[in-house]
Amino acid sequence: MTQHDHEPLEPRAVSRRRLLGTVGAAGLAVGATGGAVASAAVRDEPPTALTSLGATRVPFHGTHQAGILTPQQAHGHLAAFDLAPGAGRKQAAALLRRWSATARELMEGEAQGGGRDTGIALDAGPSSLTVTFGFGRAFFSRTGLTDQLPTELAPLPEFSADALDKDRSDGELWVQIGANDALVAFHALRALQREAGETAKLRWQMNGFNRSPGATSHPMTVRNLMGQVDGSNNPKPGEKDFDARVFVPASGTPAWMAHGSYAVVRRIRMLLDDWDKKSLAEQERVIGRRKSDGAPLTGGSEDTEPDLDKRSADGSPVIAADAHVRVTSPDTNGGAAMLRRPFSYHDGFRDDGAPDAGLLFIAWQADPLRGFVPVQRKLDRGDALSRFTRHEASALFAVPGGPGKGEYVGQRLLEG
Ligand SMILES: C=CC1=C(C)c2cc3[nH]c(cc4nc(cc5[nH]c(cc1n2)c(C)c5CCC(=O)O)C(CCC(=O)O)=C4C)c(C)c3C=C
Ligand SMILES: [Fe+2]
Repeated sequence: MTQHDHEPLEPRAVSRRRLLGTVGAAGLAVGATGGAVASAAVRDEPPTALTSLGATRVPFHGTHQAGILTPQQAHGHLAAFDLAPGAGRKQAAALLRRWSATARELMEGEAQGGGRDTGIALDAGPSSLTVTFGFGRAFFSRTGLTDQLPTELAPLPEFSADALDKDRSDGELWVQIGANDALVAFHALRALQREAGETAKLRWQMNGFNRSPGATSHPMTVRNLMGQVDGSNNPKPGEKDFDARVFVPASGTPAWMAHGSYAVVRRIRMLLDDWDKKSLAEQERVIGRRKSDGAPLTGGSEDTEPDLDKRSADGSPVIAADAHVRVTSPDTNGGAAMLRRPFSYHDGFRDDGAPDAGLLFIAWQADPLRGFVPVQRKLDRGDALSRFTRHEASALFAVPGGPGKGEYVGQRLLEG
């Protein structure tokens, strides 16, 4: 099963307000979805975009926040904010209330309320928009809530290979936006940034992308900028330990984190000029999987478990001792596992001509000390892939469970 199967989404007709901008006068005589189809026929365009990609809606309310189990979207924005001088718990609560109301509206495919909509996404459906909110460690001292600070939010250890830019790391409040339309994604980012107003100031912001749905003949695990199929052996919903690995249990502490998760965010630049010089065989040896289809070098298909014990005729392991899948496997890390849900990024070219590109690595887990940290400790000692990557920014956020109807994200923390 690929990550595309994780969570059923809700394709549905877009609102009449959205439709007005899309179909013009020709489409107004028919219903919403039919109008899109009719208009597309008039313009001789394939009638697929608005009915499937554009119309797909992800619920804002739920047990978990959207954007964790949601299939990876084509466009992403990550933004971290710090509370402005003088802003405290009350102002933070008001901001989270505003942000949640806006996130719900935009995820529904509605305009931002209060006449504040910028019109950037006027013609589009919700396009699988998700907005996910989290809290960084410094938020708790800023708001006098240190008694609610989760132990899981302890600072990540320093890793020897880290070359972190402090200005693009950490942050008190975190927003993850994903959508299958670039304008819908930017619309949400701009709306939330404007609503931060005088309460919170942007600390850092990063833009990412993945493959667009429909670009391949069938749903596939996404590829990263090294060309690898990335995400194959993610824990999958329905597996025995999935919830325990990814989400804080209902009875977990602190109580406001019930059904929540911890997100480790790392900006990892890829040394693509070095990588692209390697032969296919060398590249596959680095990971331990085939580049073409993601199957382990020990055989089978993408879904086959790598056989870490298998040896070649000369006695050497088929999956090398320093291959990325061996070093990161839960089997070699005391069961440590995380749900990886990254975006690729490309921020132009550096002075030496190399792409400033890589992975906005986002790992979701119930406890980073049983997920990211032990695995990164091992990678830091040097797996084959680390020679081609540089960790340039890092952050850890507590992401509370999903809001109930009428609730805003973080209400149980801020008003508990
Ligand atoms: C600390 C955790 C990890 C970091 C950092 C990381 C960086 C990183 N990974 C890839 C590409 C691939 N990773 C793959 C598997 C994989 N990676 C991690 C953890 C980290 N990766 C885990 C836990 C696993 C799964 C291991 C397993 O159970 O077999 C793969 C193989 C396919 C897959 O399962 O996803 C690829 C490809 C890059 C490019 C990268 C940094 C830029
Ligand atoms: Fe990896």
